[in-house]
Amino acid sequence: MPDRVMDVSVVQVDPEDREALRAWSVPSRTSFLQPAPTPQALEDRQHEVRGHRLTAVRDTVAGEDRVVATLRSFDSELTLPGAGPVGVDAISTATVLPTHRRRGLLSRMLTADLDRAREAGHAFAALIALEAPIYGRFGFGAATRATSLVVDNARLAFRPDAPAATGSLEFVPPGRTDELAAVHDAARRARPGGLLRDATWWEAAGRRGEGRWLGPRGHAVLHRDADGTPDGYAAYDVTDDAVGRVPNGTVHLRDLTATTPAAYRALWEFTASIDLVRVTRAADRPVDELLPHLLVDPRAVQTGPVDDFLWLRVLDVPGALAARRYLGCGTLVLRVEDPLGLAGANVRLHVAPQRCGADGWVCAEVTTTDAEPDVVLPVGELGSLLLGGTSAVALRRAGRIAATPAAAWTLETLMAAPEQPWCPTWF
Ligand SMILES: CC(=O)SCCNC(=O)CCNC(=O)[C@H](O)C(C)(C)COP(=O)(O)OP(=O)(O)OC[C@H]1O[C@@H](n2cnc3c(N)ncnc32)[C@H](O)[C@@H]1OP(=O)(O)O
Repeated sequence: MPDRVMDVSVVQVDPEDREALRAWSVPSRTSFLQPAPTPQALEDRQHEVRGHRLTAVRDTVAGEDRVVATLRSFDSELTLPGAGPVGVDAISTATVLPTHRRRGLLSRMLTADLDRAREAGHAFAALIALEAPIYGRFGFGAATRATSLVVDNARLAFRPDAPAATGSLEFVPPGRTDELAAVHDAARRARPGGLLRDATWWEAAGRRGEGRWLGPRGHAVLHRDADGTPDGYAAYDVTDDAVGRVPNGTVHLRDLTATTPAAYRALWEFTASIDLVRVTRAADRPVDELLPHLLVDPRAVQTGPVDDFLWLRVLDVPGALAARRYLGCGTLVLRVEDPLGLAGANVRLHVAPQRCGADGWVCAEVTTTDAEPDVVLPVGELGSLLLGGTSAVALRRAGRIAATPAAAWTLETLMAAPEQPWCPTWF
């Protein structure tokens, strides 16, 4: 590490201080290949990061004191299998100016934030990785995956045994997001990987604009059940690449969330039946999407690519294992190794059938132990396994965890959950 980097100062920026926020935003936008912020973009950003922790690294460049690296984090909530949401340290906007890269600035900011989160009692930190090779070395593992769908609207016909579309649909004016937020909140609590969207998130979502949740021509549509209770919504933008006078519109589905199969069907049916539109494109969808199973012609939906989305970092191994619930039963000693020395532990994970709750989910007994491990795994691999979206058998075969085939299979069955973890929330 060059000496000059040792001279930098690491400071916290007050998001309410507009000038300090501008100085913080310039290098982060440069690193993300975006232009300098306009006054409007800065004002929007100030709303989005209200209450967040903003770290800045300052260096003297050409005689001036400048921000050269940034990191943002905030307290959020993550849903675990079979259990309610738990606190999570959400990390974002990790950027270092190209002139200052590969000198350890990210490592310095990130490890300080993880230390702070662990001291604050968080069992997890989470982030969305812009590039996959960066965060494994810091103990993060890919925990949720997401995919894209392309729907040929003309071929979207529902099977006769698909849930009937009852209820009603209505456009929601931009900015009126309270009922959408309530639907999302119910849905994210019910599925592993779900992340809290707070009032700040929804306030930003209520504004139209390029790259926003509601694109420039975007709309949000709310579904109500037969009693008038909101149970689903879709947010989408549209483009039209008409060929001569032949309409050739595309719906870009930004978000579709439903708490009932009927609402889910109605919303897909709606977006696929908008006049002048030929194709529906949806991003950040779950890898076990229900839609193809409901169709007469499942090939009306093309899926892929599949990429990692949410990365998890376990900061307290016994706490993290005890926070979720299990559907299988079994006993394993796990040795979790942590390259950063934050959370390494030798624990006995014991899930007994008699501890079954009424809904089938079981609490685990987690104790530290000196016993020989059945499975040795890096903390990042534990992060990948904990939401049930990664196969322990595959990790063993890839040489990433050390276990007998039987122990890997026991771990896989313990970690499995009925639905694939899914997080459609950017932060
Ligand atoms: C959560 C998020 O915010 S995701 C967004 C991440 N930001 C971006 O992608 C913006 C563009 N990139 C950047 O700003 C910077 O290159 C960063 C933030 C990715 C890395 O910052 P740096 O200060 O250069 O990282 P740092 O010097 O601490 O590197 C730590 C280690 O990660 C490795 N590393 C850093 N970036 C990358 C990368 N893009 N790909 C692979 N390895 C990487 C380094 O080689 C180093 O490895 P080592 O410990 O074996 O020597």
